[in-house]
Amino acid sequence: MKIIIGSLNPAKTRAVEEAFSNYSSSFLYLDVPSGVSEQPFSDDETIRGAINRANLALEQGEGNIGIGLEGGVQKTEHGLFLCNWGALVEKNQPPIIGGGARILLPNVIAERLLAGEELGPVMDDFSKKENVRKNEGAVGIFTNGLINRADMFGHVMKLLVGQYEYRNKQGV
Ligand SMILES: O=P(O)(O)OP(=O)(O)OP(=O)(O)OC[C@H]1O[C@@H](n2cnc3c(O)ncnc32)[C@H](O)[C@@H]1O
Ligand SMILES: [Mg+2]
Repeated sequence: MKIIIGSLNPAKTRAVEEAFSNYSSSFLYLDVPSGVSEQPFSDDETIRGAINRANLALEQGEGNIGIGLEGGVQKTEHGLFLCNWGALVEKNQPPIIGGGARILLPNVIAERLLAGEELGPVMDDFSKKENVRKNEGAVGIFTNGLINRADMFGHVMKLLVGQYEYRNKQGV
């Protein structure tokens, strides 16, 4: 089975490989555009980004399954939440969608995003580290390392692969 992943980010690719570890699969990573803003600002936009990545990956990589994982934020009356979404696509089937755990971003971070900055560089600046988005992620920093970005995407991937198995078992 050929699985095409629409990202080169190791926090995402690790999660995908682990989720398919029981399958005999080959993996191809393609840096496809998400078709949404660099910093998606709602669940809807983030989901759209995940689906776009999965569709483009499947198309360009000519595989059996395309995977898109996308990070964003969602405004609520409680503040700005981190949100993450994943999509798994097979040809001629509706996309399978799953969402990741969410935490509230501290005000100092939320204010910078609302002013137009992107979470990736803001997190590097805030934590005095490099490439937080490719490593523990904002979720890792703000949960004291208990849940890192690959763990969080790993959970999203289980939601996707589980639904994929259910659909193909049921034939629906
Ligand atoms: O290479 P790609 O796959 O694009 O990986 P990315 O890290 O840029 O991830 P996304 O495009 O899915 O994330 C959208 C934006 O949110 C940022 N972001 C999302 N989650 C993050 C996290 O946990 N830590 C740091 N930045 C994050 C990211 O840097 C982007 O600006
Ligand atoms: Mg990105």
